[in-house]
Amino acid sequence: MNNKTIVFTGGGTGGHVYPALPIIELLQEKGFRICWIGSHTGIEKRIIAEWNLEYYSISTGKLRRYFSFKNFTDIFRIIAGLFQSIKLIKKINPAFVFSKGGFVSVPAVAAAWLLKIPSFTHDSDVVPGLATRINHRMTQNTFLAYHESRKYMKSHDDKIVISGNPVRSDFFNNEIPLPETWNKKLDGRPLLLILGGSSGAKQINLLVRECLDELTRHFTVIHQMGDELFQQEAEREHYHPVPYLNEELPALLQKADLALCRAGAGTLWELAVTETPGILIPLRVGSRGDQILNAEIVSQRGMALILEEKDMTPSGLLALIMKLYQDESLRKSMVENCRNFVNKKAEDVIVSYLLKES
Ligand SMILES: CC(=O)N[C@H]1[C@@H](OP(=O)(O)OP(=O)(O)OC[C@H]2O[C@@H](n3ccc(=O)[nH]c3=O)[C@H](O)[C@@H]2O)O[C@H](CO)[C@@H](O)[C@@H]1O
Repeated sequence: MNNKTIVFTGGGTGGHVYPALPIIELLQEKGFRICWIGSHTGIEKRIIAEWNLEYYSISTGKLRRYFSFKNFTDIFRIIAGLFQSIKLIKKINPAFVFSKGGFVSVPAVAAAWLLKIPSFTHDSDVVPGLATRINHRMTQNTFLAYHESRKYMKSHDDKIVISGNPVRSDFFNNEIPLPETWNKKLDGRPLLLILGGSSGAKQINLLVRECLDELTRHFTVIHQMGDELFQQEAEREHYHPVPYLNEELPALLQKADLALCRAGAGTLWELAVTETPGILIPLRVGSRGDQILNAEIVSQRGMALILEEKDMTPSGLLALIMKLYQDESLRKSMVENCRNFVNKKAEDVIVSYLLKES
């Protein structure tokens, strides 16, 4: 092994960063130096800084499949990002590039391809994103989370590996102590954890606000609202809104009786690992529909319930939460199905392929 540096890339949302971290941990244990190529201001910059990894910013533009004036300016940003990536990758000279998806990853993977450096990509969603489908043409292997994902990739089937979705090790550890400030908030009542994903979920915030009195009669509610959507004044008895959850999230999920959340791929795997019965409100409007399919796949496997569009009212939400809470045998079967679902660690599968290349 003559080159022990690996370039990771990806970003835009937490779902395009967090699953890379368990892979990075394994590679660091094997003595690799890790660098990350991301955008100037995306969430990946903050997460990677928390993990004390070397970070390099490039210009980024979004890959849209609809008309927008931004398409004209973003094309120049993407080209600038490609040249910056070529310069960086030449300088770093890594053994390979690993992409966790998102539009920021395409210039780095393309630069690796032009420089004849091997690359890999991973996608967490049932339907892989556009960036992954572009990267797939240039990679050595493409890792996908579900068997069902394979049919959405139109070419190079031989490169596809179904690996599952890597989840940070803390979610597997049910003995992580909760920070004292959080322990004080949990008062022995049933715990409902509401997660809006890495950017928060306005729709969930509005629905929850409408049925908060009833929810706090039965539960202590922790509500992650998203940095931009967070409302400080909403704090009240048995209700704890927060913009974002950091190291306390794994322990809170371990302790939660129920979770109410979006259907981001990362969140769904974290529910499975912590065996938390969940109610899902997938993002429908203004998205490519990836969360709808994510939600369907886990609900078909009996791991979570979906709040259907026709029930998207405060009373509909409340009815589903109470149904799940009061039906112990349903919750037990969901826990069992989660346990059966997570039968291997995705990072082990992925790293076994990466090591062949280093
Ligand atoms: C609006 C949008 O584009 N959403 C996409 C994005 O979602 P998003 O990034 O929200 O979704 P994920 O559920 O995949 O990932 C969120 C990650 O953020 C972490 N987290 C979240 C909240 C918090 O307070 N603290 C925290 O650490 C979670 O533990 C999880 O690891 O990427 C997902 C994976 O490709 C997609 O399925 C979603 O459709």
